[in-house]
Amino acid sequence: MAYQGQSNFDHRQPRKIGVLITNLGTPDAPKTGALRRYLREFLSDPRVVEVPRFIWFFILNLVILVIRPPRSAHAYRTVWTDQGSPLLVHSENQLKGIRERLQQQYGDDVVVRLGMRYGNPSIPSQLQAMEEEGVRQLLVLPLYPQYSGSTNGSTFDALARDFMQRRWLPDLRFISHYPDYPPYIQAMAAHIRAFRERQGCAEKLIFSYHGVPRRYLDNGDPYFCECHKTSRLLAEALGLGRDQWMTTFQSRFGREEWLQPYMDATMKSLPGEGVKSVQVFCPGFSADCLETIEEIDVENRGYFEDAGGESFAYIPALNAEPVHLDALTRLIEDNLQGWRQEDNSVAAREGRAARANAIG
Ligand SMILES: C=CC1=C(C)c2cc3[nH]c(cc4nc(cc5[nH]c(cc1n2)c(C)c5CCC(=O)O)C(CCC(=O)O)=C4C)c(C)c3C=C
Ligand SMILES: [Fe+2]
Ligand SMILES: [Fe+2]
Repeated sequence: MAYQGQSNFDHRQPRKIGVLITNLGTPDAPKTGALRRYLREFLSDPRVVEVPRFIWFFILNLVILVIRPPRSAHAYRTVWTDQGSPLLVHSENQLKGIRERLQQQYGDDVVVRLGMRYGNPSIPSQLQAMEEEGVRQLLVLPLYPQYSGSTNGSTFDALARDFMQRRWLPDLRFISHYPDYPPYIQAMAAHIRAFRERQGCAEKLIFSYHGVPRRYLDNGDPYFCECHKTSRLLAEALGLGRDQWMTTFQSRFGREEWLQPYMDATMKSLPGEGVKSVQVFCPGFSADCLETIEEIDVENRGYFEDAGGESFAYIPALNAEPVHLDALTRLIEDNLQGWRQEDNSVAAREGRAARANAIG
């Protein structure tokens, strides 16, 4: 059959609102084989690597997927926890907290699930489960505050690809970004203030974001500007002067130019410019992951200290902090406006079933 559907659809089934939160995804295990599977899916995405397919096919299969999986597996082993990959563990805690908050508001009429763009739990598996649970109105929130085609755009591709095979599509809303959403900015400000009350301030607060190739910006990707907007609003909320903070970009991959200034180069040069203490926060990472725990707090700390820096502190991501979950829940509620809760009373459901029986 060309399009998937439920041939035994029960009209008495309660109709629900679905909320799908998504993030990037992570390997299933910190092992070479699992890394190869994960990186193959991730790096085959044309939104992520914008290089002609036939050229990339050879580079990916003959070079990247040979060299990188064992190295990345090693890096992942240093951050792996008893419960699994930090990104997945934090995401599951976020899911739990958001679900609790929304169910206080909407009761069982709302279904909240977590889907990962690459790896598991996959977005198609969660869409399938939601259809079976009776979701007819679906809100999708990718947990990437700043829009990039390589992340948020790619998440929409995964939804669209699934919907292309589905017979009965739900109402759909997609939160494409939230770089300046006041509750998000305020949540970060409160989180950083609390950290500084405990540990004091550094000479500079560094806002580090995952980079993308500079070419994507030149071709119209708004990510760079949205990162700067988030930083500016956050610095304002914290009452920082212009010389007390800066924005950098991390996680460069490959040889071409990426967004600048680079985090690693900045950590190597700041001590020489007289900045001996820094605190680093990553506003674009909703959850701590390899890129923050290892790349920032280990690798970049090393560059800073080796260059003569005296004090380096990493401020954890918002993760499942209550301020974060409150902000995300508000964002979701704002975007559910006007989606009435279905009348799921027994009478209404029996009525729908009776009308369906009259047809068939
Ligand atoms: C090759 C190009 C890449 C682009 C473009 C890119 C954009 C991008 N990524 C994130 C968020 C995350 N990336 C993470 C890991 C990661 N990213 C890349 C490559 C690109 N990312 C790779 C190869 C990896 C895997 C790790 C490695 O082998 O080094 C993660 C962490 C995942 C985890 O499991 O912990 C996140 C989160 C954003 C926001 C972004 C564009 C804006
Ligand atoms: Fe990445
Ligand atoms: Fe990295």
